[in-house]
Amino acid sequence: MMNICVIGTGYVGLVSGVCFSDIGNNVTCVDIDENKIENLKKGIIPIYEPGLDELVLKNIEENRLHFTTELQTAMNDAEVVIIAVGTPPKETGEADLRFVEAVARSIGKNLTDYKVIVTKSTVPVGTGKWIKGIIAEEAGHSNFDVASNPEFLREGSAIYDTMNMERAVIGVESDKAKDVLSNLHEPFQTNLVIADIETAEMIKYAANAFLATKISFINEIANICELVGADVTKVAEGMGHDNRIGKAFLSAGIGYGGSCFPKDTNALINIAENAGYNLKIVKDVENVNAQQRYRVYDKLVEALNGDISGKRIAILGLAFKPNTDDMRAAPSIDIIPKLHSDGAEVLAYDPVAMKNAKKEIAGLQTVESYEQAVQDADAVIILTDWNEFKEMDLQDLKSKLRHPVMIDGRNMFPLEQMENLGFYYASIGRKTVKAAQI
Ligand SMILES: NC(=O)c1ccc[n+]([C@@H]2O[C@H](COP(=O)([O-])OP(=O)(O)OC[C@H]3O[C@@H](n4cnc5c(N)ncnc54)[C@H](O)[C@@H]3O)[C@@H](O)[C@H]2O)c1
Ligand SMILES: O=c1ccn([C@@H]2O[C@H](COP(=O)(O)OP(=O)(O)O[C@H]3O[C@H](CO)[C@@H](O)[C@H](O)[C@H]3O)[C@@H](O)[C@H]2O)c(=O)[nH]1
Repeated sequence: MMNICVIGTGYVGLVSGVCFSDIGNNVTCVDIDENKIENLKKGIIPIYEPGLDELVLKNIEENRLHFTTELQTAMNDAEVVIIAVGTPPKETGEADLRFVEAVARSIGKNLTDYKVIVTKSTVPVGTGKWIKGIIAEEAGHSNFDVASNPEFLREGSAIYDTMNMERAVIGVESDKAKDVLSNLHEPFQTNLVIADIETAEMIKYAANAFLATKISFINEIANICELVGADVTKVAEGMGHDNRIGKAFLSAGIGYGGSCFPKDTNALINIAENAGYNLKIVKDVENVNAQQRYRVYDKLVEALNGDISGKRIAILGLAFKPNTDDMRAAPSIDIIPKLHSDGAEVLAYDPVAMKNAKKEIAGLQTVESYEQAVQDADAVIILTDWNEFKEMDLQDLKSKLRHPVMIDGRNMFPLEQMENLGFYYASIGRKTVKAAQI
């Protein structure tokens, strides 16, 4: 078992830190945010991620997981130092490497003996080599290896994804680093993909761009389905049984949000541009996604006969996906202001993201339950496919609404059920049920 230092305690650093400790390693997590570290020491978690608080507490109690703001202390006995700080987008779409650079400089200043320094943050191709230079310059020696080990966890199922990782990508330039990182991943009994550093860095962007492409692809198919009277959920099912295509990531809806797909597709376009290549497919993936979220708005306006001014609209779901309070690039951030600017009154409910959403959406009004949100509403829009919404009593919900209008951006309910219940029900890539006249 190893001593590991993880720098950055966001979704990635905290989750991988706690998972590495849970399999028996001694892990010290470092962050510059003192408040965050003080809370983490007490087991208080800054984000909503199922199972994370229990696992952090367990590993603190079992003395395998430690938190500090002191990089020097954390690095002391560590064989592996993992960089997991943010790489947010710049105005231009390029990844901003300022946090990675600052960390590389600090590592260099504190590097006294051999360590493997691993980039887990999603970074442009070439970053590994670049930070190697920075670390060597600060350290005044080259007794270290750099490596790339990109992260593939999804928010909302981050612990599960890490504990059951389908592969670990290890980008290295020495056998020593390869052995250290292969040993670290051995308990996960996963597929190891060993590559050079540039290739490992590229795998991360290619994987995210491909998944984003699947989503925009099925959303375009959904848009055609609406025009020709086909049902995209059946189309996806029929496609997905083909193993070459696969079932996953073919859910049509209002498109992708989150901290990764929008940022990473953009960064990949920039990487290509800087290398002199025009990345055509990924540009279209972004364009389709940017427009897709407004389809629920168009459908609402159509349902309410062209005028939503003065209408009360219930919004169910604010987070970019279920099981998270992360609001980064959530479709709700674009949709709700559009409803506001048309003069609609919006009442929103999300099981966990309302606090964060208020920081992102000016004038957002929230309520404490979906029942309160739909009470006397002229229409309800579903933006996030939380289980809580899947389990709603639709008969009861209908009785609370002023008009039985539901616009479903996540295709949560069967058309037949909505027809039988007497709803006007518009979803994505399926026929609109018009069992109620408005
Ligand atoms: N969120 C995800 O689901 C996910 C999944 C895979 C990969 N990634 C990638 O992983 C990286 C981290 O993403 P995240 O969502 O965890 O970020 P985050 O913004 O949630 O967390 C980053 C943390 O780094 C800390 N930090 C910044 N500078 C520091 C420094 N000099 N020293 C110590 N700590 C410092 C910040 O205080 C913050 O706590 C990004 O490159 C992202 O693209 C994210
Ligand atoms: O069929 C689908 C699947 C997803 N989505 C949307 O796509 C977005 C992203 O979802 P998901 O991939 O589940 O969540 P993330 O936490 O953003 O995870 C992605 O981004 C991470 C950061 O790079 C990677 O580590 C993960 O492998 C990758 O799945 C969300 O808005 C979903 O609603 C769809 O619209 N249709």
